[in-house]
Amino acid sequence: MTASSHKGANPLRDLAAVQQSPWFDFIRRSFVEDGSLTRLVQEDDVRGVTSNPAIFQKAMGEGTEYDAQIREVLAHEIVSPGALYEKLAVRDIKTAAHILAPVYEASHKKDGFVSLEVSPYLARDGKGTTHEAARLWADVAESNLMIKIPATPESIPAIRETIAAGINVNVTLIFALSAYKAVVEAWLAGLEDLHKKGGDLSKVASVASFFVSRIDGKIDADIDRRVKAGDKDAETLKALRGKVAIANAKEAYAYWQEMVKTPRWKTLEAAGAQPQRLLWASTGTKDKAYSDVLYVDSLIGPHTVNTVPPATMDAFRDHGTVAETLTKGLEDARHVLAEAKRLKLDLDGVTATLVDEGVTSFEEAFDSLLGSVAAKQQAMLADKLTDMKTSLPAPLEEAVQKGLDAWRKDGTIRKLWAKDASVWTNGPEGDWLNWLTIVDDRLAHLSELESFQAEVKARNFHQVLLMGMGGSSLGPEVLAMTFGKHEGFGHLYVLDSTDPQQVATFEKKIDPANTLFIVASKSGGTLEPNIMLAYFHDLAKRALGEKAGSHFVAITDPGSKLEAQAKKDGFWKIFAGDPKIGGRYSVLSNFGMVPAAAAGLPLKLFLEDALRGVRMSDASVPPALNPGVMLGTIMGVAATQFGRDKLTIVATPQIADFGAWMEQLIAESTGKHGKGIIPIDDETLGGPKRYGTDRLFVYLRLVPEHRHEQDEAIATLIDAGQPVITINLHSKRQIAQEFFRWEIATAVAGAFLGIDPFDQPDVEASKVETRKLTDAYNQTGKLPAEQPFAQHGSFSFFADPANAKALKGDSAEAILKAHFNRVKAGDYVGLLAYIERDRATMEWIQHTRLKIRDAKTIATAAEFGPRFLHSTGQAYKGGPDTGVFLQITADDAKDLPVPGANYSFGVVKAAQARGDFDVLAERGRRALRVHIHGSLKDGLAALATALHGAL
Ligand SMILES: O=C(CO)[C@@H](O)[C@H](O)[C@H](O)[C@H](O)COP(=O)(O)O
Ligand SMILES: O=C[C@H](O)COP(=O)(O)O
Repeated sequence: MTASSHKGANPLRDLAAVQQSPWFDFIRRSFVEDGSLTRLVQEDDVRGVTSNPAIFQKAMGEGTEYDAQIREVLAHEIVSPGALYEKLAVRDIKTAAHILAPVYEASHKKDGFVSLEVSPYLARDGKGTTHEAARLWADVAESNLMIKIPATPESIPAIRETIAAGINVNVTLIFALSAYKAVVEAWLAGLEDLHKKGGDLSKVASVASFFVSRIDGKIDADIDRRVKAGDKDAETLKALRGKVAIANAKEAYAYWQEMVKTPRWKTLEAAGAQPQRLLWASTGTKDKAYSDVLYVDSLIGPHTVNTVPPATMDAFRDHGTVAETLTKGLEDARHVLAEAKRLKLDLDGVTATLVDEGVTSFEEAFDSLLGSVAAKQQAMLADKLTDMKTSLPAPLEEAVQKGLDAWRKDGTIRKLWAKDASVWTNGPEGDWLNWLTIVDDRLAHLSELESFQAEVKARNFHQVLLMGMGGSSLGPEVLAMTFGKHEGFGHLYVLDSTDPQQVATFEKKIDPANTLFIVASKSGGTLEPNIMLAYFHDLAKRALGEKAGSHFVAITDPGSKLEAQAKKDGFWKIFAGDPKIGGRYSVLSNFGMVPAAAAGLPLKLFLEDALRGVRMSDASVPPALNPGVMLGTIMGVAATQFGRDKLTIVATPQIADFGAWMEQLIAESTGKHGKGIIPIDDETLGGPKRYGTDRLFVYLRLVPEHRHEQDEAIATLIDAGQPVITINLHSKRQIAQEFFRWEIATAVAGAFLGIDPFDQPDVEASKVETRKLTDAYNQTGKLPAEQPFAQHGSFSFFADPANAKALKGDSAEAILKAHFNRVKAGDYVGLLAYIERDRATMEWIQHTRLKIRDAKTIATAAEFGPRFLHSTGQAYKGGPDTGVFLQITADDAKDLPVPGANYSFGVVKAAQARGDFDVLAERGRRALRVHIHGSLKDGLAALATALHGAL
């Protein structure tokens, strides 16, 4: 800030004599707080202050003036960068308003205003502008505030409504006389509306900010271009340089003079209204060839304002000339405009362009301002936030930057937060976005969850058994695996299988008389949780009799069949899900938070951690700094433009189960219509030569527990040119932030892929096939017969005719060889095992997948059925046709009945495997099923040997 007052002759002070008010087009913390503004008011008779996004961007975008307040806010609140900016701005505006209050009082509410602009992002959104104007007015709560609203066609109704609400309005970005006339009309109509409501018109001030120098900037450039091109009217054109903008302003003033004579105005004036004054804005001289006070000297007239930038104010104070120029030379001005028209200088075109450019430049300034605030916030919050580092090959990095910039220019993150389905396919996406606000919602209802937690503790359950699938089980499983058992609470077990051995294993882990059973199903109609519930309810009834229901809690969407059953069976509690959140996006809703409460997790701390993540990926954070958008853009761009669609998840062991949740989110959200990102979870890291060019690595690194060898392996991959995203978590609890980051990122990646990330069409398909088989079983007492196409040793091989034809071989090894010979670069192999998931089988599947990866340099997925059907199964069937699948089924060592049904757990599992295979086959996927007869242990060992020979 260079402006300073001086004693003696002062043209600024002399402006009062001609009834023009000098306002200052500048604000910043030091200027309002160190006495500078006070001096300008007292010594220079400066009578107002204007701000705009570009001014705040300069103030806050650099230096440390705002750091103390930022630190103070961040110490007490979890805010978005947008909200933080507003707090900073509001304090400056309030301080300026207090300094100008004596002017406001002395002028009888006619002067002494400070202006604050609505978000430039709302420039084309009339309703949003009206709402924001009222909100800012209430937030600042100073009667000498003016809310700035741009004069875009969309905002004209907002001007009327805001005036009618009794709010002072500075209408900004006016360039054309026609726009000014529309503004005057809106202002008059607003006053009339207010009058009709019985409002006090005398309190409502308004200015119409007519931009000046920018018009010359454009017209002069056109003149120069034509002169240079040898235009025949070169001399006449040159004579118009630096004249058109002032002529245009004089016409506007002439219009104002006529307006104040109209009976319409006289009526309002008689009712106490103040006239809306013309305010000359954009009055700093841009062309050095002109006087540095051109746009002040030439525009002096009664009942006007000139808001002057610092350098121009210094210049005017020093050598400005106070004379009533505005009312003089109107005929000359009209001649200038007529000449401009005759010479085809397109003033209408220029003013229209200037509105668009003005909006865009304020948007860009705001982007940059919010980016600076977000960066400050990230730096100050430091370890309270997870952080992300990327090492991307240059072409990918460049494409990602382009993607981010396109999102910034189109304001797509704001559309996403506004639930605008045009971000994706213009389908039903907008109905599935309540996960954006669920953390705020759960914090608002924290007491319900906390009192449930206290009651669970008081009842002293020894175990908690959660039954559910996919979105209803994977989030709780992450919480159970990551945080372990909490003092005073039972151990949380999560069952998501129909494998009878697995069900029996869980039965052994619990004591039914002292267990809290949670059945979680959004739809309430999913087969697996329903039969698990039947089984464990029966068990509990045997232990507890009729009070068994008091050990059961349901989490389900309102109105579901499960809700009805829970009521009928006298469940202890029923927690509602949000029907506008799909299963895989539900972890921060009751589907994650109720089991978290039951397991004794510190809910407030967890949700507050999540909220930090929500705020940093908020609509106000520009894409290049927005953690969710950055990640999603990398995922989307890597998959769609570089064929890097195998998102390979590496994690510090203590948080490794997070990958199972990510798998579902990413695969089920993106894998459809032949497109998608295939998550590759828990595939032990190898050296660079183990990987092709289809990988994108994500390393979830828990800083306090990070493994040196993982760091080393990742560094080697980076050196080898593989793209790697490293996300540092500074505590386990920060998985709460990552839940949200990955949800946003997946939604963003879905936008790049051009799909609806909230449906799961192919999961439904295999459910239908399974239902056909279980229905058949109910009618006939057996599953429809099936014939293996080959049998070798303890293996039977099954496939549809097309796959069977391609898999001829006279031994197990030969069949497997034929199958895996179909794998080519860029494919992936999926091992889909419908067997108990325990330490031994997990080790087997890991070992086997690594063998395949290393032999084929291919990505591998190791999955257990039916769990994966609700997760990666969607992408295997609906995603890109790059999967080669080996389905593994086995005789059940023992089966378990499903109470109330004809079928058993074993039958359901078999039907699920067959239903899954049928859909894979129907989609033309390369798939083979091997069924192990007899001992599972021996069969798996033999299969490993056969595979070894086949690869
Ligand atoms: O408040 C207002 C107008 O009401 C001003 O801050 C207005 O935005 C500024 O004068 C202009 O943006 C400055 O324009 P320019 O000098 O960048 O052309
Ligand atoms: O991811 C969701 C699973 O398909 C289970 O659905 P549900 O919660 O409606 O039972």
